[in-house]
Amino acid sequence: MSVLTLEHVSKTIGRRLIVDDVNMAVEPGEVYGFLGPNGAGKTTTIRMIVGLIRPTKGSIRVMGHDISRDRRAALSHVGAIVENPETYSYLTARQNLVHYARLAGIPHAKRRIEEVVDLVGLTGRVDDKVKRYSLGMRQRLGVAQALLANPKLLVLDEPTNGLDPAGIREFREMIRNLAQGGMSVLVSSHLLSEIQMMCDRVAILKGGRIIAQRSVSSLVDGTASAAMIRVSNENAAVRVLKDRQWDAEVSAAHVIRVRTDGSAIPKLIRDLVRAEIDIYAVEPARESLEEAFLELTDDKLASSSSTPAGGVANA
Ligand SMILES: Nc1ncnc2c1ncn2[C@@H]1O[C@H](COP(=O)(O)OP(=O)(O)OP(=O)(O)O)[C@@H](O)[C@H]1O
Repeated sequence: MSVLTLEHVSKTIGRRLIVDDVNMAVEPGEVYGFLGPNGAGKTTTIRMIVGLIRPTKGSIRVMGHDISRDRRAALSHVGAIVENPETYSYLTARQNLVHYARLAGIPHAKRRIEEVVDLVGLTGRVDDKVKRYSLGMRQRLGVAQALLANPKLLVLDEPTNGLDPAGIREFREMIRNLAQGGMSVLVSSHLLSEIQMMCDRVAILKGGRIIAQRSVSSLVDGTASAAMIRVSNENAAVRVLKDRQWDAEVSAAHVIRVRTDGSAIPKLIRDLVRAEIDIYAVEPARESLEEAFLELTDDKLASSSSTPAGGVANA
């Protein structure tokens, strides 16, 4: 059974359709990413999933419980940080967690607090006052709080916003560890490189619709590829190739990038050798998720990649 299922979910606010026929499922132990330009509808969809607002149409189920009909059972499986987590900075992390556990009526709170602190990697710092915490540690404390009730699904809206690279790396490792322990995680982010490294699958939203829903690896592999070629003279190489109708550009000193699929590489090399350009190395350039994302959200390509069935293109 999927941990989270959205079927034909739409949300109209006022007269505006903000989320348009979204279909998706998150499986056990999966880290699922939500990507999209500003205003795509990510936060609105997440707010429906965590029960802050109701869908206008369609159904959302968590562990099989419909969130509209069986709200309490559905939300008992969801832990979330949607708005900035409230913490009392003059208290220690442990005191904060004791407070939340009491509010949430968590049984065996003492033991559970030890467990969640360990899961988010704050053991050893749990008795420090939160005001001494870095932003990354505060975020992890927020996750610890969301984990207290032992949810099956953790929902995080833009969790790495504002974190420095070390904080982002630690956060990513924590999420991967949680998923390895069987937790499903739904995470939204603008940081495409982050989603690429953190998620197993990704849904790309645009204008309230999912325009692609794929494994991160297939999204990357499924796009046009390129070759990176190390040459003696990059400007001359690009000139020669452009004359022969190749899509080539200088990428760095002595490196050019040529858009091509692998089968044309022998011809590409022959063209360079004939023009007496020395070649030192040829490597495939795997496109980053960022490039794939930009291609998919480009208006022309976006309309051609959506399908009539809710615009969901499954891998
Ligand atoms: N309560 C509301 N009333 C009117 N419009 C709203 C409301 N909530 C969201 N919107 C609009 O719906 C669209 C989607 O907003 P949403 O916050 O879901 O997008 P997002 O993908 O999370 O964007 P961002 O990355 O900028 O947070 C936006 O154009 C926003 O202005």
